[in-house]
Amino acid sequence: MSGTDHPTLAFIGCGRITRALVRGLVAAGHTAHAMRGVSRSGAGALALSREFSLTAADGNAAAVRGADIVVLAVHPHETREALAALSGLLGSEQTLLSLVASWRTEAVAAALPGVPVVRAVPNVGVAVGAGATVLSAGPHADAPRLAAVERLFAPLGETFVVGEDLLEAVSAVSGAGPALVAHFARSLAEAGRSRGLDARTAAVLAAHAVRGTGALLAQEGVTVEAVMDSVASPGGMTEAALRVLDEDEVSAAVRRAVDAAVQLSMGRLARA
Ligand SMILES: NC(=O)C1=CN([C@@H]2O[C@H](COP(=O)(O)OP(=O)(O)OC[C@H]3O[C@@H](n4cnc5c(N)ncnc54)[C@H](O)[C@@H]3O)[C@@H](O)[C@H]2O)C=CC1
Ligand SMILES: O=C(O)[C@@H]1CCC=N1
Repeated sequence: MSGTDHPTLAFIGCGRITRALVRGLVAAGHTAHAMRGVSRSGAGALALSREFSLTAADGNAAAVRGADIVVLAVHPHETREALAALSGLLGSEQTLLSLVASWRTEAVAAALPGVPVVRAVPNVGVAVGAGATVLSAGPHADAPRLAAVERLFAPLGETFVVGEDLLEAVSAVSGAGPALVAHFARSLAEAGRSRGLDARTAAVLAAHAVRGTGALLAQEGVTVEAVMDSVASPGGMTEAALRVLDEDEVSAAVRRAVDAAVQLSMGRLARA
């Protein structure tokens, strides 16, 4: 543990989700010097060391030595090679925290005998303390290990624990969710532009619509229906707009989008 009782962290893979995590963790008071990172070419780790003072480690051994939690954040197709390179470097006192989509914990654990494995699906909201992180305990990960990982993510938003079978759906709805919502925000802004708003005003108004809706929905007991009802004056503009979304089956399109993501993940699911 580092001086502040925060775990010492090693990131294997320094791309998008690692950057979001490191940003959130630094804002939550983690000291950058208790975080090390390695990336394939070194460029990702170097970029994070410049932005957040994370230590760009000279290889896996230097990164994981003394780390409490080793975060695996590489692509599914890069995972076999990354795990092979970690072989023999980790001990049972450490936790391997896998963020890798489509890799079951047993498959990860099979490559690292005796090392406790926890799988997490965070989303990029963790960068600003508004993430959702869904966890599942894998082989050798007892309740205290899982609790330690929950404590890591707790300041970065909400945490949930589910059975691993649900993590492909979680990855599509929550992991990919911010991109789906951003897609809608872009459509809203483009529609505003087509009605005469300048690009910046349209983008800012769409962003605030998303932000305000998120803040309202985050309040206890507030439902999606209640938010929609609070906006839609009877016989008014909102009802006219929502009718078009229903006629154009936007909900069905979103369901197909989530199905496509889940199917892709199931198709490449790595099991032990
Ligand atoms: N981006 C997101 O919002 C989320 C991503 N994930 C998962 O996290 C993983 C990483 O995703 P991203 O950060 O988006 O990808 P990315 O492409 O941005 O980053 C991947 C990083 O891994 C590095 N890398 C590849 N092989 C390596 C190796 N053998 N040793 C060390 N570093 C290596 C690359 O250099 C790169 O820095 C994926 O499995 C993804 O499914 C999960 C939830 C959300
Ligand atoms: O796009 C992806 O495959 C990853 C998993 C969920 C979010 N990003």
